[in-house]
Amino acid sequence: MNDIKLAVLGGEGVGKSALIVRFLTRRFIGEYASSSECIYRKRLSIDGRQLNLELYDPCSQACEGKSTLTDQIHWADGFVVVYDISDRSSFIKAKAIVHLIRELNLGVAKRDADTLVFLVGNKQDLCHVREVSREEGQRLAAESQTQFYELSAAEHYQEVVLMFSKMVHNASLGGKAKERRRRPSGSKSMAKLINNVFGKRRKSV
Ligand SMILES: Nc1nc2c(ncn2[C@@H]2O[C@H](COP(=O)(O)OP(=O)(O)OP(=O)(O)O)[C@@H](O)[C@H]2O)c(=O)[nH]1
Repeated sequence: MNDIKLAVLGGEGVGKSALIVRFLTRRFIGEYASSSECIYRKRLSIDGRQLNLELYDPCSQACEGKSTLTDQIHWADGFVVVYDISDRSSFIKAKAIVHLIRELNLGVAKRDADTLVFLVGNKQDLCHVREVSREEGQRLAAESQTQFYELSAAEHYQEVVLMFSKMVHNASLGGKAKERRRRPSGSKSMAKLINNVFGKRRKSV
């Protein structure tokens, strides 16, 4: 059975956990804690093949045993790099992450590299306070040869599922050329996911 490892990266509070939880559980849960990094696991069937999906959700705050961005990039087969369309600084951070992925994955075949990094502008429902235009997102995606999505974890369940499904599909075709390096610590089974989310320390919206 294939293992697919995806890292959801981006600045603080851009909605990484919200996107992952939306994809895995269909729910949008407004409050998350970010005091630990974790890997969510799910078994999927794609094109008749069984896959083990691992989704890495980093910890934005300093936490014990925290992996570095470089570790996370080496670990993953595919990347969903998220920014918040209502927060320009998160776009700058996303740009830096995309560039670092490119730098560290220089050896990866171009065809794979193009399909294994998605740039995602989240919180599209906040377009009345938008700080990053859709065109800027599209331009960065074109410059860095990534695929671009603008969506809302809060309001666009179908789009979130489509985006992750496409990435899983691409990663399943991308082969396993990447050398496995350090694995980010901590893992959670799907059965524990909802409890963990509800049990997390509350954060202001
Ligand atoms: N309006 C709106 N709020 C969202 C959306 N996605 C996430 N949020 C909110 O943004 C805040 C941060 O979401 P998280 O999912 O914790 O973001 P994160 O990137 O995992 O956060 P850190 O782990 O702290 O970096 C929460 O209050 C969410 O409810 C969205 O699509 N629209």
